[in-house]
Amino acid sequence: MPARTSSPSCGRRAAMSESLAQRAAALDAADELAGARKLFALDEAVYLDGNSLGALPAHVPDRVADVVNRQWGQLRIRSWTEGDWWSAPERIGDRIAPLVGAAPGQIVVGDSTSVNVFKAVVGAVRLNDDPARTDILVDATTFPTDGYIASSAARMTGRRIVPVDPADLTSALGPTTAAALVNHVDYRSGRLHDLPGLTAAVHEAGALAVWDLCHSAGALPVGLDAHGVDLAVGCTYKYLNGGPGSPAYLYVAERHQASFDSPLPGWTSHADPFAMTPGYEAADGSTRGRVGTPDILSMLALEAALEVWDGIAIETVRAKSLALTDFFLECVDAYVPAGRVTSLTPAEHASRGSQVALRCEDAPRVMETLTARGVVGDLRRPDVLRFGFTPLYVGFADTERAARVLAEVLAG
Ligand SMILES: Cc1ncc(COP(=O)(O)O)c(C=O)c1O
Ligand SMILES: Nc1c(O)cccc1C(=O)C[C@H](N)C(=O)O
Repeated sequence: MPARTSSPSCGRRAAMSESLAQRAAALDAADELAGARKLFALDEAVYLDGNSLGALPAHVPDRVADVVNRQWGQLRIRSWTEGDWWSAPERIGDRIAPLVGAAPGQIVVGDSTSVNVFKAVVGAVRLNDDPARTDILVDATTFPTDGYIASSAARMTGRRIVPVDPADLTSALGPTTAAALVNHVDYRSGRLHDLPGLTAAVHEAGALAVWDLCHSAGALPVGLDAHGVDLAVGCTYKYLNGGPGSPAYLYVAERHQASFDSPLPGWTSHADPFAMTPGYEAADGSTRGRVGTPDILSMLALEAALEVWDGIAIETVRAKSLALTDFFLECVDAYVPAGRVTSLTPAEHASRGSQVALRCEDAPRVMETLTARGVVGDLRRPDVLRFGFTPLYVGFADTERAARVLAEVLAG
């Protein structure tokens, strides 16, 4: 965001506001995703926190009620087979697959992202089982859980963690690298990392690439298969709107599935779980990534939520996401008193996810006041205001209003 040296006068601000509001109206009128908003249960607030918890798709409560009342209440145990509960992890994985550029049969849904990071990192080290490959490179700016889990995985596999800024990853790779774990979009700054380029560099070094897609899935094209990603994980409660604590997913590329050796080989990943034999024999395909009994209520809420994606191309979502974040940055620049905020989010599209992070003095008070005034973002301590743009339900008028209210709060 270019730095302005002076604040606009009252009259100029009113004129700017009118013209940006007019632009917003025109952009909303031309928005081919505008109709998706009515699929969600939203109120008057501008909800810019879908990068933490996605909004509720309006049809989900009735679907969950059916799962509870009919499938559980009436069919009871029969639902595992007749209601296809048992195959939900793979079935829902296949529904997520096109959103992240994966062919069917490679994604399984279940557990938290943290647990899937563990499976993926240990799995990657075991797939690359060369004692000379002692290092697991971890995105130094990662969401903390990935770092904590990778450290434990390293201790358990006799490897060491090397924290690396994603910008320096290529030069840190070498013959001692076993695997690299990188966040596709940085949770704090909103920086999008170069998945195709970094994956290729990791492979060039003879290592495996593990990606955390929490902040990219459902917001932008990922291209897991096209870019040869080895393993990936992600949550479903942000841009996929699966609900609080909805299950995460694990992607193991088809070429690795036969050798993938899960560190959590629970009975539901067994080739014949109901044989209940003492010896473990891993199932084929994505099923190998399962652990225990699937959390059916959350899982089927997620499955219902994913219906909002029917007929929606992720490329269209990405185009709107960039237009929204561009417009927000423009409105912030026009309205906010000079010097009050600094954008941490890259200006160039190739490096931007679907959020804008603004560094701001007094950020806790500002976010509290913004939320009270109906603009909901979130705070990452100590001084970052985060605004997530979910193209399925955020519009341009919302975006203009958010920037205008932010400016009022900062001026007040
Ligand atoms: C990049 C990233 N990874 C992992 C997580 C946490 O995953 P979970 O709490 O589902 O284990 C989050 C957010 O909570 C995240 O932003
Ligand atoms: N998973 C969360 C939760 O259970 C409570 C509050 C927030 C979260 C989040 O998802 C945080 C989020 N990953 C972040 O980017 O900061």
